[in-house]
Amino acid sequence: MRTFWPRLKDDFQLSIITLVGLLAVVGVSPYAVFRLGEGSWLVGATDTFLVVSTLLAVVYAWRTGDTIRPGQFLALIYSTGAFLVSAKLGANGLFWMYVLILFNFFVVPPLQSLIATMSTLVAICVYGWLHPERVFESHYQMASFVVTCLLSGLFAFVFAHRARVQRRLLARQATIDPLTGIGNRRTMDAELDIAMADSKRYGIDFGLLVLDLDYFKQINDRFGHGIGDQVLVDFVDCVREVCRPSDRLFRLGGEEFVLLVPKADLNSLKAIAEHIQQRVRTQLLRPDGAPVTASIGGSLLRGHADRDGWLKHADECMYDAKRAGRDQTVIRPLAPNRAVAATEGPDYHQ
Ligand SMILES: Nc1nc2c(ncn2[C@@H]2O[C@H](COP(=O)(O)OP(=O)(O)OP(=O)(O)O)[C@@H](O)[C@H]2O)c(=O)[nH]1
Repeated sequence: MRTFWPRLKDDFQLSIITLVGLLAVVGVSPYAVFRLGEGSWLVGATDTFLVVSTLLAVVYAWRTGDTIRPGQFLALIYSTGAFLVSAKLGANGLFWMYVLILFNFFVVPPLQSLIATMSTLVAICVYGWLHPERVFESHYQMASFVVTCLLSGLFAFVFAHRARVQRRLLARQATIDPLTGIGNRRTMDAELDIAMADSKRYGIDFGLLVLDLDYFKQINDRFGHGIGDQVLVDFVDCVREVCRPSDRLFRLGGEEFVLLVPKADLNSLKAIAEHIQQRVRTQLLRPDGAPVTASIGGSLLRGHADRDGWLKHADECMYDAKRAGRDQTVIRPLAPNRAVAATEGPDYHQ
């Protein structure tokens, strides 16, 4: 229950599927009971099937976190339901088509929705054409139905497409650093939590490097903010060239970065840090030709109870590297002043 509201709030698709489940119970169940009561077995059974299937899709989405397949399933069964209801009830059932148009655009991507909606429209029209006066009372009514459905579908498509683009943009802005294109602090927090869970569950060792450019303020002050920005972008390129595809780089803020390294030990962390420093020192030059350097602090996940404690420890190591003269690496097991156990390895100062 503790995760119910946050999940509902954060996952748009899940909230829509849940709403559909609620509406199916509240809005379709009475119809099912009424139709079964008056002896309309096909429509009653269709409504009952819709309610039960919807509830199953809602449960599946909540249990697995997958909202794509339940969405497609719901679009399929509701489209079929709309066809059956129209075929059985005639003009009175056609109104459900407008609900279906909106519904489909909510639960599946715009193109899939367009296909599902248009297929249903074509199926109803073909059935209506082959069975005169069973669905449509006249050709004029059929033409009006087609035109109004097409217009509703078009508006829904444009709206759904725009909303989708905006949602993607918002999600990107919330997780990506706009200057360098790497994950921001929010993304890092989420990935560190996943790393901690993986470490517990699968026993994978994770290493963390905090990388901070040295005397970066001088670069800004002497050469301007634009050059400073370019140095940050080039620094990210340098680090990416050195690390493996499985390593994850984030911008913590300003000129401070974090590299998450799976399957790491003290030796491999030290090797990566030195490799990065060497690459930055030789490839990243200021406009006056002086090398740009970075101080690096590192820590292994071992023994850290929480994400912030792990990060703080690596950050403290980075400040020790600054104090040791900059362009240095300090990688240390958890307790700085504790006698280092043989399995943990020694402190490393480059
Ligand atoms: N160009 C640019 N500068 C930034 C950005 N974010 C933070 N800064 C600057 O980064 C500088 C950081 O300065 P300090 O914290 O004093 O660090 P430093 O000069 O690198 O000194 P040390 O870290 O002690 O070596 C400040 O001048 C900030 O204005 C950014 O996105 N672009």
